[in-house]
Amino acid sequence: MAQAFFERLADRIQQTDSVVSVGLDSDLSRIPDHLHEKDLPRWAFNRRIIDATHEHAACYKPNAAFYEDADGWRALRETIAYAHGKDVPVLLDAKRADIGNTTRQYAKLLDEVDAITVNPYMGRDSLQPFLDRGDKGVFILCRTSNPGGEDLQDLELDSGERVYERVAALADLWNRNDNVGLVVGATAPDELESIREQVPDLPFLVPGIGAQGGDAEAAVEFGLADGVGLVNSSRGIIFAGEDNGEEFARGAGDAARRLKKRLNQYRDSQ
Ligand SMILES: O=C(O)c1cc(=O)[nH]c(=O)n1[C@@H]1O[C@H](COP(=O)(O)O)[C@@H](O)[C@H]1O
Repeated sequence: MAQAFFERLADRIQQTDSVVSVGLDSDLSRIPDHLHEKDLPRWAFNRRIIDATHEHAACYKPNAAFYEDADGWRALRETIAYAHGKDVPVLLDAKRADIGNTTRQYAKLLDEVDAITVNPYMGRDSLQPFLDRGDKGVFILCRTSNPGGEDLQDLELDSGERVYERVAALADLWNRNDNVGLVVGATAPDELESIREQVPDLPFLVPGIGAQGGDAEAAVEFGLADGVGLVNSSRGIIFAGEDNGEEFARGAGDAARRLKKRLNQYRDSQ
């Protein structure tokens, strides 16, 4: 079998000395004007972003929402191949899951990428086809970074557990192939800490720093399991360069490098 995802990720983190996930949320309306003349503007943009950031990227995380149209899928496919050509794993942020028969189709997305985000709301059978892909990473939404994350995820069950705690416990149980991680937002540092205590061995994907104002120190302190995990920034990296000309990529490269350095200060003090 191919090398397991979290082993590949550990290697990549070591090579780059970085836990930065660069989010490719390549919003067409924010891509510099001159790239709109290209056949696939999102691909042209991503190629330049990858060239500028790959040394600092533990992974790329394209969010499927920014690619779900005919040109978008083409741009995404080119982007994935290009990232792989630079030896960077790709985590597709798709937040999928459905009845088993449908998830079997969704799970084919994993033929193209190294890992995926999935939604646990429909329960185990809705995730099984993802979980069965032992060589691929499956990041289960646990405590999300958005303000409404508390609406359902913080509810207390009869057992006294919160819903997100039950999700973490189930994810641990479902981790038969050592391929499960959790998504826990940096905007909820207390929950980050308590979930880390609950499931010490699961790597987290921690979004919500940068544009959403989450806690980068807590993201590092609690996001990593044995040094492995990811801290994502999307807009804070890819749209960091104010310049609407070719300089935008340099701004993204600088932002990725700065974020890596900042996170590494917290890694070093662990
Ligand atoms: O699954 C995710 O990655 C995710 C989960 C979550 O709780 N919050 C969250 O922001 N995300 C994603 O992480 C990215 C955050 O983008 P920025 O706020 O621009 O850094 C977006 O692609 C979100 O969809």
